[in-house]
Amino acid sequence: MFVWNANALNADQVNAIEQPGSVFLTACPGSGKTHTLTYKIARELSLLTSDKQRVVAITYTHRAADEIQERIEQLGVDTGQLWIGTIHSFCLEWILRPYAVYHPELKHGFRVINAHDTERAHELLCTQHGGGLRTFDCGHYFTSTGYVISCPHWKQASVDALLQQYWADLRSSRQVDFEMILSYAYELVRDVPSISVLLGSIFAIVLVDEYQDTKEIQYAILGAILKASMGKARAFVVGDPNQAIYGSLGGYAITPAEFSALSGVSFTEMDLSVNYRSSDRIVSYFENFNQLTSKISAGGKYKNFASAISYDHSTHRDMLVAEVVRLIRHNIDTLGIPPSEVCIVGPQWLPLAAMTRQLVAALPDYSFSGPGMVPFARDIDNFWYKLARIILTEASPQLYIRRSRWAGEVIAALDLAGINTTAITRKSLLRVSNGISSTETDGLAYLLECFDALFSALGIDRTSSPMLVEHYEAFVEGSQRRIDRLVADGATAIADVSMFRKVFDEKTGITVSTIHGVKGAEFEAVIAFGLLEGMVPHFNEDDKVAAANRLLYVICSRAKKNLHLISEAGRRRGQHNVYHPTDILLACNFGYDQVP
Ligand SMILES: Nc1ncnc2c1ncn2[C@@H]1O[C@H](COP(=O)(O)OP(=O)(O)OP(=O)(O)O)[C@@H](O)[C@H]1O
Repeated sequence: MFVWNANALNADQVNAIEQPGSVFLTACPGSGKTHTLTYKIARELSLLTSDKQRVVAITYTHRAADEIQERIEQLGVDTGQLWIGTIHSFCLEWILRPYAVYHPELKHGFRVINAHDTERAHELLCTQHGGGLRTFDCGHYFTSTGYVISCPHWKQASVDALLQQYWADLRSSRQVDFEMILSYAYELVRDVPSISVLLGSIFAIVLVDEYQDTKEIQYAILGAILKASMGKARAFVVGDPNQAIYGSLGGYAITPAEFSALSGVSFTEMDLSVNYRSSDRIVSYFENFNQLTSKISAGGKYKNFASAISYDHSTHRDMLVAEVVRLIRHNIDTLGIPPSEVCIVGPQWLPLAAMTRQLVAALPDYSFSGPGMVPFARDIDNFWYKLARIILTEASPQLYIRRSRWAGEVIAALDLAGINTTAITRKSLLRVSNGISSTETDGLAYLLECFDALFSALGIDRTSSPMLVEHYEAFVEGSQRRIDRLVADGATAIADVSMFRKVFDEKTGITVSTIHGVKGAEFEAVIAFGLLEGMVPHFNEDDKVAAANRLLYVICSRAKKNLHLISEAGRRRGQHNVYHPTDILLACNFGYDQVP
């Protein structure tokens, strides 16, 4: 059985892990939810008694799945019987692919399109429909009883008509978008009960990370599977209702009683209250935005750190970049914080992209990883994306586990495409990939050249499989579109192969991210701007105070040592107005520090 280092977990974490039944773990930021989930998975894997059983873990992002899996492997536990990934990947791999024949709209085959394809289709339909509709009006999500359109009420009828057409177009070309993955999976689980019975008999335990951002339809899918197992499959659900920031996309924190009713699982409710991440001062600050009554105490190595917490609502927008540069230099050059421990957070993609560009120019001696700076179509279901990950990364010992897993995924995808892979192993695939070189500097051209060289070295004709051809066209077209858009936005160097490689680099530079993108992450210094009413919270939110509290709670709880908040003055809102600081932030009474 898996045994851990005596000081790796505290008593509450051990209790949660050793609990033999199902657990519903609610805990504050930095209390080790992901840490505990990781050890729980390791322990469950080591307790499996049959090689047919699986431990299934649902994470919010692919990055979280990769990190947890690698951590488990570093703990010396075999992950052969672990399935870990996002709910979308789960639905694709466990429900849509194997059971497509049972669904009239899927049985003749389907292709998953990525977020960019969806956005482009929405863009086109908005132009055709007229009425001033914009792509962001098309936001919607499915529930177990229908769908919800997120735009303001007065636009809903037009968006509804647009979506009907969008879905009809997708159906006629046998395409499935991200939201439809969930609705099809739900329909299959609802209409073909034997699917849940079978899955429920294979899964020893289903673990869910970040439950507070899970949608009703996702709870319904997982609930049906757990219910069908008649108590055999257990559940381990972790999250923090205070950090629920995907409400506009349908995410919400279910209560243990509600999930019990849905899944037939009876939960032991547990919590964790020690924050291992931040100083006392940071914890006492982010508690201002705590909407629940739970008390949090700092207990990690930075507990007594003399944190600087600043709030600036006077810097004008024109001086914002200079101020952010000053704060970065203060943290890195004066305080000695490594660049990889600094994060710049902003509410929206566009101001962030502009900020990244200007920071790159102002601080040429530092490297950055920016938002949406991925120059190729990041479509995890696309074969060529899977292969690109291997080609664009170095054959270093640190990356060996990750690349080997990616190689396994590439081989599995080749199998699915009908290619005979008996002579290809993970090792041989990596060896061939490592042996390929090219002097091409254009990223996309470089990749395509490497794809050809690799396929010819493996003796496979890439045009022999319709699936590979279809994925190839989607990858090339999607990447080119993305590059064109980033170049048009001013990121002129994006097409270079070095930018392609950066996507998979270990984090070495300063992170620039949206608020939603920093979920689950931690940094010594966090600098947040754009804290303006209408952005934080978003103007579309129904309960603006609750939404602003949760966003500020997430931002502030990422910081280990220092936190700098900015509500810049003079940011234009429409033609005649300017944004004002987030109300609840301005109203927060705290003894802020001045940054020298
Ligand atoms: N028992 C422990 N002893 C020491 N450090 C710990 C312990 N548990 C967790 N940590 C550390 O605390 C930090 C936060 O852990 P983790 O990211 O798992 O928290 P979380 O609850 O998932 O946070 P969030 O909700 O903010 O994403 C990590 O650096 C982790 O290694």
